[in-house]
Amino acid sequence: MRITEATFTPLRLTLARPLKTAKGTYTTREGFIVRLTDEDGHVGQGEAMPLPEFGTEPLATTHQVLRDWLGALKGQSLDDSIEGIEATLAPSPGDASRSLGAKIRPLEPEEHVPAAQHGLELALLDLLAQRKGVPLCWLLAEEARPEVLVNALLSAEAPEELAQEAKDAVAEGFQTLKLKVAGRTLDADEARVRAVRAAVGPGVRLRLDANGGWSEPEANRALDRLGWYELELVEQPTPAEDLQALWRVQRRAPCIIAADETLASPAAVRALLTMDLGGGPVVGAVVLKPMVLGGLLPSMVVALRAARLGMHAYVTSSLDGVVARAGAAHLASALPSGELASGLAVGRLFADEPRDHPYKPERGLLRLHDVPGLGLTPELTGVP
Ligand SMILES: O=C(O)CCC(=O)c1ccccc1C(=O)O
Ligand SMILES: [Mg+2]
Repeated sequence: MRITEATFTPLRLTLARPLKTAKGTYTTREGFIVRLTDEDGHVGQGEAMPLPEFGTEPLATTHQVLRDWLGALKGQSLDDSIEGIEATLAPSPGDASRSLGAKIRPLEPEEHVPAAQHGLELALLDLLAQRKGVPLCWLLAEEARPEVLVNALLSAEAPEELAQEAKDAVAEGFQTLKLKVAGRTLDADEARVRAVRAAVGPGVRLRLDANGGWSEPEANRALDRLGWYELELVEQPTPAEDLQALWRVQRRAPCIIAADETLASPAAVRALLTMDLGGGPVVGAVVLKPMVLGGLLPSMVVALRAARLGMHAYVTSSLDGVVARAGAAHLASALPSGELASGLAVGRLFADEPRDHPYKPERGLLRLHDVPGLGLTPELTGVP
């Protein structure tokens, strides 16, 4: 494919109400939409929405890197293949397959710019899938599922409000609910978890996300008390860097422990996928955030290695816009297992979510349509 136009446009998202996590409160998100045009007039779209507290580069770096890469890419050709895309994005020299790609980046393998990489990779994948006339997920797996289970992320603070939000989500058809915990007293968290479980009854899957906000003893105490409320899993109970603590917490936990913030560092991802502390994998599941892992292809690699080690994997956005969530949905549909719901139902939390687009969950499911690429026109993204 020959890239005739390569542009990027700012994208700013506002949450309808602040989302409190153990590590801070989100009110707005800022990033860029990437658009690539090929010689046949197809337009591929990607999104770069950095989250520096999750290990991505800061927004100013995303801006600078996209400007350089897209400036270099314009007018160049790359092979119509996944290998062509990988070679274009590869930081390391000396790879024979590099000739398949376009030359866009100075060869500095230590440079860690996952959000910019995600934005460009997604635009190239969208373009490639459109050129081949297939949904993007078909490029990632032969047996991509047409539907992806998604969880509702509850954002209220007070137990009574949370209970109502949980009931509404279940009435809408969600069968998995997620609740932020930690950064409050355990009594307060127990009241919130109890209110949700009481509101929805048994059977509905309930997952918690501590965002690394508990020490190991606090996590054990919390799981001893909260395990009673029938938990599906708990994301990142303890700090990101301490894999041994995660391993120990998983060993005595009443549910799956999922590593999330841990995957923000490439060194920790390697350790998680290679370390043998005995008795199976470090944790029961990994959370794949494509924006943090540098794209759908690196995320797929982590998922396949995790599956081989006996770990579940599921996908979440990092509170991204429609384009990144669309890419993440295609990744989720291509994972080895679709058992655990993906965190891709956050559109309802944004004040400025585009009104109509094909990635709105219905009855707790995202349906992927048989259309080329992501199937998102520039108008549908809400960005001119
Ligand atoms: O999983 C979801 O439903 C939404 C994703 C989410 O919670 C999140 C969003 C932004 C940053 C971090 C996280 C997280 O999972 O920890
Ligand atoms: Mg999390």
